[in-house]
Amino acid sequence: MSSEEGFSSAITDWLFINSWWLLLPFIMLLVVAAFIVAFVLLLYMISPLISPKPLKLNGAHVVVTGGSSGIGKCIAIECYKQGAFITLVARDEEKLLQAKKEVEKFAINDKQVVLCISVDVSSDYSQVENVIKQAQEKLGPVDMLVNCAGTSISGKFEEVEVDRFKKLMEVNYLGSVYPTRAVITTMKERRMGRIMFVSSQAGQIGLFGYTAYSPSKFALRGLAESLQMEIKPYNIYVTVAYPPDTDTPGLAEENKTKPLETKLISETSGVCQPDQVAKIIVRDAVQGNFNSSVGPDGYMLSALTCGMSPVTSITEGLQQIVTMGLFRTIALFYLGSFDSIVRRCMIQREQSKAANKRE
Ligand SMILES: NC(=O)C1=CN([C@@H]2O[C@H](COP(=O)(O)OP(=O)(O)OC[C@H]3O[C@@H](n4cnc5c(N)ncnc54)[C@H](OP(=O)(O)O)[C@@H]3O)[C@@H](O)[C@H]2O)C=CC1
Ligand SMILES: CCCCCCCCCCCCCCCC(=O)[C@@H](N)CO
Repeated sequence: MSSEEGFSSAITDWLFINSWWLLLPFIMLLVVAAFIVAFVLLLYMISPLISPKPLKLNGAHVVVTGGSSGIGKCIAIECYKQGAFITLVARDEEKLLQAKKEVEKFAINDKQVVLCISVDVSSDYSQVENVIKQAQEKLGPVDMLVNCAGTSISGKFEEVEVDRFKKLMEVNYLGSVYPTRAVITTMKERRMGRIMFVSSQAGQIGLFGYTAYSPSKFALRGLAESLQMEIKPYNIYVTVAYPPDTDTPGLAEENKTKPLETKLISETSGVCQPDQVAKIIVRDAVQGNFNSSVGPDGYMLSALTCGMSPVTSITEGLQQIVTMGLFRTIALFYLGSFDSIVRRCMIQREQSKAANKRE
């Protein structure tokens, strides 16, 4: 045996006998990584079990409250384009007929029907129950209910008339409870269906000027979560949509009296077109996604505010886990900038008030 051979075998002996444990952290890291990969793969294998089967809109009966204007009308058009039968629900009959004509332009076959029903969804449950019954007699059981009727008021807390707080709760919250209550029994019997609630980004964060509006939109989330847990075994899926400012007659009306602060803060998320918003919402409802958001800010807000809401895909859950900390960090900067907008507006107002007094 040469002396060189003796030397190298001495090294290997030393490594194996004395220092193999130096590799231990790496081995453990490898095992942990392998476990994580195996776990994620397993999750993906079972994902078809937790993701609902998409709803076929062709031939389905879709009821859209608030379907005579803005986002609701665009949702109706989007469903009609995919072959659905539509019931439009709103109060003003003229607007309803006008919307019906617009929707009918997008027919894809000659069997499709658009039905109009005039009712106030927020005032009397038995009336709402009645009109839903009528609609079901004409177009068959409801496959998808879109709760989009709603309205908004913005203003400083002490400047909003006290009865407006009640009004918004009635229209935006109870106006979604009643139609849902009227369709749920049949959906459970048929073991299928979709229920959609149109909330708002202002239903995920409370903002200056929305003390009356935001709570009515937050309420929908509580309703949706509770209801989803009850009806999932019946194969009924709930979607909550959180659109940003969207270019509709409703927004134009709201803008007439919107405080400067609210305008500046909302600009963060920009203004969307109602047909884009409708496309996204309908896609999510068809897939049975619990959450439906629009744009990058909407995506971040939804991941950030997911709380204990149900997940409908593995990817969604993993994304929430991974991004939560990062998005909270970004959110703190946004909150800081909102606070400074509010402070700047206050100072400016006080200065101009003082200047006015001097004159
Ligand atoms: N536009 C936006 O920036 C955003 C809107 N949203 C929400 O989306 C929904 C639609 O908004 P948008 O399209 O802007 O609104 P619009 O004002 O353009 O349309 C509202 C619709 O709801 C109907 N409606 C209102 N009150 C009642 C009621 N009591 N009973 C029955 N129908 C009613 C209206 O018809 P009629 O008056 O004839 O009854 C109309 O068809 C609302 O819930 C809103 O809060 C969410 C985020 C952003
Ligand atoms: C990671 C964190 C990201 C945070 C982004 C925050 C963006 C806030 C913008 C809020 C816009 C509110 C729009 C309300 C629209 C509405 O419902 C009314 N127009 C109805 O008429």
